[in-house]
Amino acid sequence: MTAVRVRVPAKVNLALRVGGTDEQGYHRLGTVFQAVSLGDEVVADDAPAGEFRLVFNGEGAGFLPVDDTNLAIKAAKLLATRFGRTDVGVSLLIRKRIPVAGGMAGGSADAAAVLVACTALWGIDADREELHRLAAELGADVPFLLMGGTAIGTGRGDVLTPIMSSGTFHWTLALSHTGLSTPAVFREFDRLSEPQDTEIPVALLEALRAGDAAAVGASLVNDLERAAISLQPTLARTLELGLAAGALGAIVSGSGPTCAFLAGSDAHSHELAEALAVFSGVRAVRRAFGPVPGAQVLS
Ligand SMILES: C[C@@](CO)(OP(=O)(O)O)[C@H](O)COP(=O)(O)OP(=O)(O)OC[C@H]1O[C@@H](n2ccc(N)nc2=O)[C@H](O)[C@@H]1O
Ligand SMILES: Nc1ncnc2c1ncn2[C@@H]1O[C@H](COP(=O)(O)OP(=O)(O)O)[C@@H](O)[C@H]1O
Repeated sequence: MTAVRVRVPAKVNLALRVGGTDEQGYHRLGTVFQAVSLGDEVVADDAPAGEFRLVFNGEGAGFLPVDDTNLAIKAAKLLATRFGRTDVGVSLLIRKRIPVAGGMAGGSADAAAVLVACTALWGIDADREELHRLAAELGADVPFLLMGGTAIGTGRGDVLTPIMSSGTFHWTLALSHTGLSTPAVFREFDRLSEPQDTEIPVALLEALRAGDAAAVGASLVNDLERAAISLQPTLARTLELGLAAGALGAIVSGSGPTCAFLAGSDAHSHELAEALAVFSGVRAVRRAFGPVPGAQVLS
């Protein structure tokens, strides 16, 4: 079989409401995910049976683990084990653009892409539901990166319902110099706040359906934002700068520290990028649009 190439998006949480914890310490969530065009690419090629290799280029190359602790290797091994395929191996190349530990679900995206790539490479007959189950075992965000588009996530964020969204939304993303650990941000949330009700603002759902970017911008909400800012105080300044430059809305993406700014057009997202790039608290700026599809085979 020739190599399989898969593209996978990152995500932004347009709403992230955080409730109490379940028996395993996971928080109940009410979230609205949007898949965005800043994505990774995974190339999966044959390797001898039992060999699982991984190489990165781009974001994180050189410091991300490439052993069994990497979610991409975990995904390949889980798929092989669950389908009883002791005859397979894989050589993975990940071209990484999603910031590492940035609140955009980069590791989860790679895991979703590997599930899709290895299913094709190994000729496994798995339907979307079986892949969704494996994805949820790998992490709360992984199922959404398989699905893409725009969806409400409940439970741990892994129970998904696709929702209507019209038009294209333009984003400017401000990346931080250092990442934030998701468990650390949830712990800080627990320290600072009472669990919230996990209801998603109706105004956000209506604005998405209407494709009204200004109304979407006004209804963005993230219950983890205060905790992320507490751990990385410069984020408050980054958010202020984007709003002062005319962003329709500004939010920390998921557990952070990437800040997402909603623009009115592609040209507007360029202007926001220029305004944010000069701030020393910002390592780099990226532009993206959404919604886009989930993990997809390209060749
Ligand atoms: C916060 C969110 C918002 O979409 O994403 P990020 O912004 O980190 O990408 C997600 O809930 C993150 O999902 P994901 O990164 O897949 O989390 P997992 O690997 O399953 O869990 C990592 C850790 O985060 C905490 N966790 C995660 C999900 C959840 N609903 N409650 C939690 O308390 C737990 O401490 C868990 O051990
Ligand atoms: N394929 C991967 N890409 C990125 N990070 C990974 C990957 N596999 C494991 N990780 C680990 O997961 C942690 C969280 O990374 P990531 O998924 O990028 O962030 P977030 O959960 O904030 O969206 C990183 O610190 C990294 O060590």
